[in-house]
Formats: sequence, structure tokens, C-alpha cells
Amino acid sequence: MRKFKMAVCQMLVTEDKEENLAKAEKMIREAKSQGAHIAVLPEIFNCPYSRKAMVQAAETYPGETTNRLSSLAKELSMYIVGGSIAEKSHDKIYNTSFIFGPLGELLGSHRKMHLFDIDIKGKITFKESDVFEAGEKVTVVDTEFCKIGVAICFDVRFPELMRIMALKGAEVIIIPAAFNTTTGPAHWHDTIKIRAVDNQVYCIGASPARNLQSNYHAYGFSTIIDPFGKVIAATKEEETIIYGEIDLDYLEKVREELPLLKNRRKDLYTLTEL
Ligand SMILES: NC(=O)CCC(=O)C(=O)O
Repeated sequence: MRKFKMAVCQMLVTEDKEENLAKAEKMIREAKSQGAHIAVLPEIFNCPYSRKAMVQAAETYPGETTNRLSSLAKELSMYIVGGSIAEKSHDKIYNTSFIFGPLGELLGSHRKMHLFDIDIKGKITFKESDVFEAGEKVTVVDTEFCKIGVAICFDVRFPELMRIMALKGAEVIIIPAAFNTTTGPAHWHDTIKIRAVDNQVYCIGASPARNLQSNYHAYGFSTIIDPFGKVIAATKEEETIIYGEIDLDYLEKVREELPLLKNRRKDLYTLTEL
């Protein structure tokens, strides 16, 4: 199939894990009823984005959250990009996205590679590395439609990672994220857009809705951008689902008409991973 429908579930995440899992399920069911083939959840969707909550909610794989996502993917016969959760592995915790196919099978998982450690004076200080270890591999999964790259939030700021995914064949890059109200307005829209334009991919940014009861105020503004940089779906802070059609023939046309990937000077520069 050269065209398929993507749903981004911008869910409101609360302190109640069961409530979050039920909300995710409800939104994914709604996405399916609207004809979506792939549903995407936001970064850390089963608990608040805080050190204490993430440590408490951490689960091994397989575990409660991933079992539920896998069963739902199978029942609905759809792809689910499970945002991310705190994944416990041995004595470490990772910020991990689990991706399930329509048989409920695990297609891949991405452990956030770049941890969100920032200190913008008087605005926002966050040290994700107090909780998480960084992941070490680039994630591109195969689906019946195309290859899909998955990276998590702060990862999107590293253009080499996005380029490697495109060079590994990704035509869609999905970014479960939770930008904040300082860097969100400044960088979220432009960063997602330029990653789509540079790599001539569909770029999908999936945020939680903004919860003013929580200590960390997610920016929201989930979006789907096409390979020419056009916003094909977007929202603001509220809880909602956005939908967009991914058209692989259009992507091919953009790549033919504006041949960026083809015209790289590999004789002069290269990425060492490839
Ligand atoms: N959860 C995150 O990685 C937040 C990233 C972010 O807000 C940024 O500015 O980058």
C-alpha cells in the first residue's frame, strides 16, 4: 500500500498509571475506528515526566504496559508506536519506545540515545541522566508500508541521527516527545520541519497534552510534516488525536524533483555509522 493513515494520540498524562493505560487504549481504539493504520503515543505516556514517577513506573520488557500494547495491536490489527516508557533492564533504566506490528509482534524498540540534560537559567533545568542510561543504537523498523525510524524527543536535535535513519531507508520518522514550554515555542516546530525537509521524510512529532497540574508542562503541538515541509496535521495543547495521510508516491516525487539525498558529496564527507 502506497498510502496509509497515521494517528497521533496527544493524550493527557496523569499520575495514575492505570488511567494513563486506559486512556492510551481508548485513543488507539478511536484512531482505529477512524481508519488509522498506525497509532503513535507520546514520550513517557504511562506516568508523569518526573524522576520519582519514572523510577516508580519503570517496567521490564515484557511487562504490564508492553503486554497491553501488544494485545491491542493484535486485536485491532494495527501498528502501535508505543510512545515511550521507563524500561527496567538489569540494574538500569532506559527511556524506551516499543513498536508493535498488527500481529502483536515486537518490531523493534528504541532506547533514547541523547538524554535531556539542560539548564536554561531561570527557565528550565532537567537532568534525565539522573534516571536513565542512554541507548546505543539507531532504530529503523520494517512495516508492510515502508521503513520507519523511531527516535525520542531530545534525539531529534541531532541531525546526524535523523540522516542515518533516512540513509537506512526510513521514509517516515516518528518522534514521541515531550518538549517543554520554554524550548517548545522556540524550537519544536522548526526542528521537526527541517528534519523532514533535509531528509525528505514524513516527520511525526507526538507530544502529551499540556497538563498544568503536573510539574513538567509538556508543550503539546503534535504534528505531522510531509517531505516538502508542509504541515499536514497539527494541534495545540489540548488532548486530541490528529490524523495525516502518508503518501509514499508523493515522497518519491519530492526526492526525484529535489534530489538532495542523491547529491550528497560522499567523496568529501560521510557518516561513520554507514
Ligand atoms: N523530553 C525531552 O527530551 C525534552 C526535549 C526538549 O524539550 C528539548 O528542548 O529538546
